[in-house]
Amino acid sequence: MYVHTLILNGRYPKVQAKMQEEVDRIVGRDRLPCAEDQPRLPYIMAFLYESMRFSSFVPVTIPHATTTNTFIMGYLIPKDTVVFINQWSVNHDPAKWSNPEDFDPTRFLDENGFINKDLTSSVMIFSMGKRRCIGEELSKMQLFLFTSILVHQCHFTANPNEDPKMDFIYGLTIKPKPFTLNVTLRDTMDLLDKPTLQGTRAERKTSQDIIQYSLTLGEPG
Ligand code: HEM
Repeated sequence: MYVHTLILNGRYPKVQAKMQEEVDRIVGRDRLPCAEDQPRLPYIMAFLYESMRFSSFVPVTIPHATTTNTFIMGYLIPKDTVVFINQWSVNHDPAKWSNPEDFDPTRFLDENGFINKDLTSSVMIFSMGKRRCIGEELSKMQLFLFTSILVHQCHFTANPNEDPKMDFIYGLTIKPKPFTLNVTLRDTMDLLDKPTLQGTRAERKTSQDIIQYSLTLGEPG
């Protein structure tokens, strides 16, 4: 999921610019974003929900089986049938989502810029029912911190020499094939160098060491 959010950052510069504007305005440049900032950064949350919907990187859930004959909406699912949810299809259903193939975080924001919780709860990536993922809230918080700190500190650009139409490896998860991303620091590394972070200063790189990175991410085919 982290790799998908990085690709989308590089591929949609206007979206990235809006996230940077929001985090700079709400958090400021004197400290890093933290968990308590989440309710005040709706555009970043909208970006994350749209990244989960758009990528649907867990396209189908773990298979389960019926233990009795079961009826769903009038259809008989006989005992011992293997069933799983096609999450990708739920997230790209044109009856639910307008222009489902467009990447547009604003679909999750109302006219006042607040998150539309009815719509965010329609994104299906953690499955549903008794066996749904127990890591949902933890994952969302990790994704929020990962994204908000990265856009606060860095700027991502896609490699113009690479085909913007991404290639993926399809399996239990959808993984991007290798791609490169240019990363530049937006500022000094003073906030990241603060001793509250793990590791000694000697182990970490400083602004003198890192000015620009070119990252190669994704799975070899
Ligand atoms: C974005 C990240 C994640 C996604 C998209 C995700 C998605 C899923 C999905 C689709 C299932 C299958 C549910 C089913 O059987 O129908 C699942 C199960 C599960 N996930 Fe996650 N997961 C994520 C992160 C995590 C994390 C961080 C943890 C642990 C802290 C976790 C723990 C589990 C466990 C224990 C199950 C099995 C639940 C059960 O069978 O009762 N997941 N997850």
